Amino acid sequence: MRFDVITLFPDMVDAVMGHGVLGRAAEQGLVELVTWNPRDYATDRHRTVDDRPYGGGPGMVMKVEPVRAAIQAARAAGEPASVVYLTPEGQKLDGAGVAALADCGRIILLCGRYEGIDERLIELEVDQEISIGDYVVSGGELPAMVMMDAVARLLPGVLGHADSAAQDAFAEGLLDCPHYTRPEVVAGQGVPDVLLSGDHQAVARWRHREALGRTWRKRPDLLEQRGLSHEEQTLLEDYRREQDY
Ligand SMILES: NC(=O)c1ccc(NCc2ccccc2N2CCOCC2)nc1
Repeated sequence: MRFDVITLFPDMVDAVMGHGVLGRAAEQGLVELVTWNPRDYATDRHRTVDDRPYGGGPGMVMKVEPVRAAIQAARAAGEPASVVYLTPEGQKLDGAGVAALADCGRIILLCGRYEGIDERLIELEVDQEISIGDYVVSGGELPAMVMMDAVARLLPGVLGHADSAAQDAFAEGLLDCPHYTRPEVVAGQGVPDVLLSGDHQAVARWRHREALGRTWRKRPDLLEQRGLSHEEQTLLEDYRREQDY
């Protein structure tokens, strides 16, 4: 999958592909990142990409032409792609949205700075607006990096077997189960016996029960949406009994 990011801070965005899971995925050619800086497409001597807002008011607005030229250069450099604008006004990104994006062969991500981008650019070039949550950050780069990380993790081969197993609970619309590692006792606290039992079926059952119980406790709204199988109802009742709920 290829990500093209339109940004005034390419070095910032490059960092997401330099480490860990995504770093390896980029090395393996599973994910590719190309950045395009509107400042390289500004035609005036000062390479201006922003200007004062019509109607007055504080701050600056990103100009249409340099951004549009960068987008068009990106479009011309590969397969047809959807242009996604990261903005607080966008459609809220969730697991389903990430999965849909993972099916695109290529995405062009547009990162706003200053007070935002001239509305005419959005009308001319943007296919979909996406938000990573109901809060404002100083530019679209961090939301773009969050989205690229979430999407890349769903691509075949990016997560080894171990990690993809970790995806199970979340992919099933549940929170994760608790995790433990050595030493067996730390600060006087031990590890649930089932995890030391070597009984893989019992471990899987316990983990599923814990994922259900924690989802019920921390995010009951997710359970509402998801519904429970009969077996899961039983597991959740076990959990509540065991936790004295
Ligand atoms: N929730 C999100 O996905 C999200 C995305 C971007 C973003 N900021 C970039 C931005 C993009 C569009 C419009 C305004 C702005 N901002 C520019 C800086 O000033 C504040 C407004 N913030 C949060």
